[in-house]
Amino acid sequence: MNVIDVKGLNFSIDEKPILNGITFSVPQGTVTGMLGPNGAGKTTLLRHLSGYYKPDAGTVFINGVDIVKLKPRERARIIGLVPQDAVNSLGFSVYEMVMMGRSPYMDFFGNEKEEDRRVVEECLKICGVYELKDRRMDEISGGEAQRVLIARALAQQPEIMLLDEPVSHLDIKYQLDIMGLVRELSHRGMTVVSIVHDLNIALNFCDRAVLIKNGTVIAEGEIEKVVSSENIYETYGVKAKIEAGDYSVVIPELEMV
Ligand SMILES: Nc1ncnc2c1ncn2[C@@H]1O[C@H](COP(=O)(O)OP(=O)(O)OP(=O)(O)O)[C@@H](O)[C@H]1O
Repeated sequence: MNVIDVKGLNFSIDEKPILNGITFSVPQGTVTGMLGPNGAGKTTLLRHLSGYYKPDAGTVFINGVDIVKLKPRERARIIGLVPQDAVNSLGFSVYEMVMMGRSPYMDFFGNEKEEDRRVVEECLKICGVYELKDRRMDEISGGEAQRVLIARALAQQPEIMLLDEPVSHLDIKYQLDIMGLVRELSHRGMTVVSIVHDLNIALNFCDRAVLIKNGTVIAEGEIEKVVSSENIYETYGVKAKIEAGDYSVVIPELEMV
């Protein structure tokens, strides 16, 4: 079953077309990488999947319902968004950050209930940051902060998690660590869509991908089919071969002068 269906999405900013006829599907419980060069339109597309932008034409269906018909609170219970970094979070404790994820379930006054505290503790544990719960956000590392942001989105108890380049600033250990956590969430049934710049990370941690260039879909589907030599050349203009293995890698052909 497809949790997300994007059909014929067009979107312009200041009359400049940014997305042109974007169509793809995301099956339940999978990790889909959103790939493509700088300026291709990935962030703009992710913002449509979160309901932040309204398309000029076309539709984003979430479980068969047009996303623009969902109220913000309803949307927040279905879709969790993990931003690139923890800006504006510095004064908050890790616990308070994750508790923010419960706001779609709280009353007008933001009163926490026992259930909210239970969910927050569980999400802190799943994301491996329970021990850090009393630390302030500016007292933890970038990799730990990324885990906290994932825990906050998880506390919304969403069906879908959207991530905006979750590992781009992280060292190799944290990259593997965060992507391992993302995979684990998908094994628990979460549907994940993540912008990924590193094709090797995409090859090894995503089930599927949608490859975008100049606001159009070049390819979508199973990861091995999308991240191919032909598609890499067409999208990035780089000749490369794919070496499949325990950890598959994209090897660019460097033309030395
Ligand atoms: N608010 C905005 N106003 C004007 N142009 C914008 C705006 N947001 C995005 N764009 C333009 O839309 C295009 C796509 O941008 P977008 O950020 O979606 O690309 P991207 O694939 O996420 O890029 P990157 O990988 O560099 O983050 C770019 O040409 C960008 O300059």
